[in-house]
Amino acid sequence: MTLLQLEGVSVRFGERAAQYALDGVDLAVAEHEVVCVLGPSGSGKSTLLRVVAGLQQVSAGRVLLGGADQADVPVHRRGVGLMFQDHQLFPHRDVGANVSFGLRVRGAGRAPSADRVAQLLELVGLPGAQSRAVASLSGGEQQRVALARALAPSPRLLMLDEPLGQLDRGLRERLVVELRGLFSRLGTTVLAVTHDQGEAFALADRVVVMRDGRIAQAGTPLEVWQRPASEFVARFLGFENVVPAVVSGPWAATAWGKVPVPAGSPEGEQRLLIRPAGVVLCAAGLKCEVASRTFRGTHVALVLRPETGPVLEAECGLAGAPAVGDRVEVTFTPAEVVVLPEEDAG
Ligand SMILES: Nc1ncnc2c1ncn2[C@@H]1O[C@H](COP(=O)(O)OP(=O)(O)OP(=O)(O)O)[C@@H](O)[C@H]1O
Repeated sequence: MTLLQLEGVSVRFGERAAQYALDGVDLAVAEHEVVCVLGPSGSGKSTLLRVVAGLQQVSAGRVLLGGADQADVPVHRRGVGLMFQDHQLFPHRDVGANVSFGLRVRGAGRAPSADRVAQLLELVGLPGAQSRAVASLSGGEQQRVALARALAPSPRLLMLDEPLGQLDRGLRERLVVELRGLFSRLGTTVLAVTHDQGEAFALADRVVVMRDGRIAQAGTPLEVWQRPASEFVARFLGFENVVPAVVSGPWAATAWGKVPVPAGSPEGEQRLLIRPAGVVLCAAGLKCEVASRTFRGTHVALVLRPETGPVLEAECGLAGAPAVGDRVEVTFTPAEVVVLPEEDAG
């Protein structure tokens, strides 16, 4: 069942603003679904959250929660929980008071149950931390307290704005896995905003990529990864191997030579993406020099300077990875090649 629905939502800051911060956005979030909104700075992600929370008026369109139009529903009546980037904890109160504030503010009664606070702290991995001072907590611990506070009133929709934004990468990666487990156990419906692809892909059932106030693509992480809807999305995901191509049958003519394309690809002049995994070292193919080599844990990322055409990103296994300056030859696998739809289609 759909919990949240945005219908043609537009926001413009001032009549003369050149551009809409949100421009006719349609989006549905199902109950228990975790949706992550991704996009470059200024693409409208925070404005989208603020509109749903009721902190930002729409210029056009409707926001529905559980089928009910929220136009006249004030922030505190919407039943949404919000957790912002800077987590806004009260620095002079202890952990327990910060969490119970989340209960009190939604009218859970004057004496929020100590049991519930204990239960929430347990849930976020800080059992027994009630009397600790907020100032004594690490960044990751503060993030957990903020999460416990946001979850305290059992919101029907939890909204997170760059929830792990300020934490270091290792901690973020661990917390993402924890959050994913927690949301799935609780069946929480989540709308999160991030500009970190890795975070969005690890957390979400569905990702929504925004560009200039519009949705450039929405789909499961796998769909978006495998079939970026435009060159913009492909580049936003960090793919650099994008070139003009002329597609004819199973082949595309490119600056890198003939590249095999998946069956059924559109013909004619196109833009072509080759994911790094599709650039394979072989005995005889496009001649390249290895310009750089980066160890990535599970594989080695290579930047190759081909005889013809722009630099090429490739991946290879750890064993037998070539060194910088080595001469190699590469071929392409069609499963990792995507003929990108026209920009406008996004
Ligand atoms: N209060 C405001 N007044 C005027 N313009 C605004 C206001 N808030 C946001 N904007 C503009 O609306 C657009 C979308 O902003 P928004 O903060 O939603 O983007 P974002 O994707 O969340 O960016 P970031 O990742 O940097 O937080 C931007 O062009 C921004 O400058």
